[in-house]
Amino acid sequence: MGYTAAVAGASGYAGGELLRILLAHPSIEIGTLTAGGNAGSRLGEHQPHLLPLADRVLAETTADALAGHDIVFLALPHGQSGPIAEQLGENVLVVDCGADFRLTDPAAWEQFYGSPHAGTWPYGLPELPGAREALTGTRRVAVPGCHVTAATLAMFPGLAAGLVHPEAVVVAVTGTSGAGKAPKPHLLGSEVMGSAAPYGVGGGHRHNPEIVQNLSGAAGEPVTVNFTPVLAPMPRGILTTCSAPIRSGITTEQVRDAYQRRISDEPFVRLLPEGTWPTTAMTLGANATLLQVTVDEAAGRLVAIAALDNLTKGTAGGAVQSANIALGLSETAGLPVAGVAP
Ligand SMILES: NC(=O)C1=CN([C@@H]2O[C@H](COP(=O)(O)OP(=O)(O)OC[C@H]3O[C@@H](n4cnc5c(N)ncnc54)[C@H](OP(=O)(O)O)[C@@H]3O)[C@@H](O)[C@H]2O)C=CC1
Ligand SMILES: CC(=O)N[C@@H](CCC(=O)OP(=O)(O)O)C(=O)O
Repeated sequence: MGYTAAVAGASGYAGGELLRILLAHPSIEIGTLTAGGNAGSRLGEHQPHLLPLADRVLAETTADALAGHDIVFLALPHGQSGPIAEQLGENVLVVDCGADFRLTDPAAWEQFYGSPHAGTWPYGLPELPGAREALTGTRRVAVPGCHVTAATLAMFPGLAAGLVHPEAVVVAVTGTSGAGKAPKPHLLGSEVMGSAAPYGVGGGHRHNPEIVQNLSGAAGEPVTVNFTPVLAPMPRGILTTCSAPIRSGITTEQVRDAYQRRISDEPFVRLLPEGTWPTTAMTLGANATLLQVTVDEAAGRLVAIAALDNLTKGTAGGAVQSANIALGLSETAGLPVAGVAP
């Protein structure tokens, strides 16, 4: 059966990646495309790489423009999704790439986003325990933050298996597209080129409570997370290094076995052969997360590293993966698993 999808925020980075994926989707046809200030212009002015859609004119982002589709993908700034979603029918599958409906704790939302909490939707990280059941048949999906997907997939198998104490340290190198297309002074070429810059240090990043939420859920007990993102001079990609104190006597072999057991049926997560470490380049354009794990015996810590493309598995690919599950389609439909190399 064929479905139609509207994309709100089609002129942005996440919207562009959604369209790149949907162009190859066997069961989804691309309908209305919307934008903010760029409404009225042609998509080709903003996404020249999306050749088949270049002449599409962007509509204003209103509930009326988005109505009449089976699926609406929202790739809008934080805070914009709630008011639009409220006006979309209950039978429409709404997949929100923004943060509005990710957190379960209203106090955490208010602390990190500074506005009233809009609510909580089924969470679009199918690899988490229980997530596929919650996504099947749902008409609302909250897609995780890109850092959150990487940190969660790197650490939750170790926590769920009880291999580590519930205290994670997470350091993530990220490309600039994670910050969106809207101009910002810290994203000027002269600031980014030739430099790596930490931000949100000391528990201040808004992905912190989302990582805590996921890892605590998997561990079955509260997990503390010290998270430091680092902006790097590359357009795409996230490389996340996580560590936590290992429980006494656990070996690298036991850790590898536990991770392999947890992800062996996952179509989009791979534990690389021992000795091969993930790089962002391996994942470009792929709906894939590549992992490697080891035990640092001298330091007494499990070390887990994840690489993904923030726009693919980190946003648009994850959104389509969850939409596939919600609609009862093959989970892998339309999703690239092979990266672009070199
Ligand atoms: N980039 C990433 O790696 C990730 C992004 N996300 C989330 O996806 C969403 C989109 O991010 P991203 O694509 O990076 O951002 P961009 O800034 O690149 O794009 C934002 C889009 O929203 C439109 N827009 C802006 N303001 C309004 C408004 N007031 N009303 C209607 N439309 C508006 C813009 O249109 P116009 O061109 O007209 O301004 C543009 O199409 C965000 O919530 C982001 O947090 C989630 C995970 C990762
Ligand atoms: C480089 C950069 O700034 N990256 C963004 C990641 C944004 C993201 O994943 O998405 P949400 O905004 O939807 O949570 C950041 O760290 O805030």
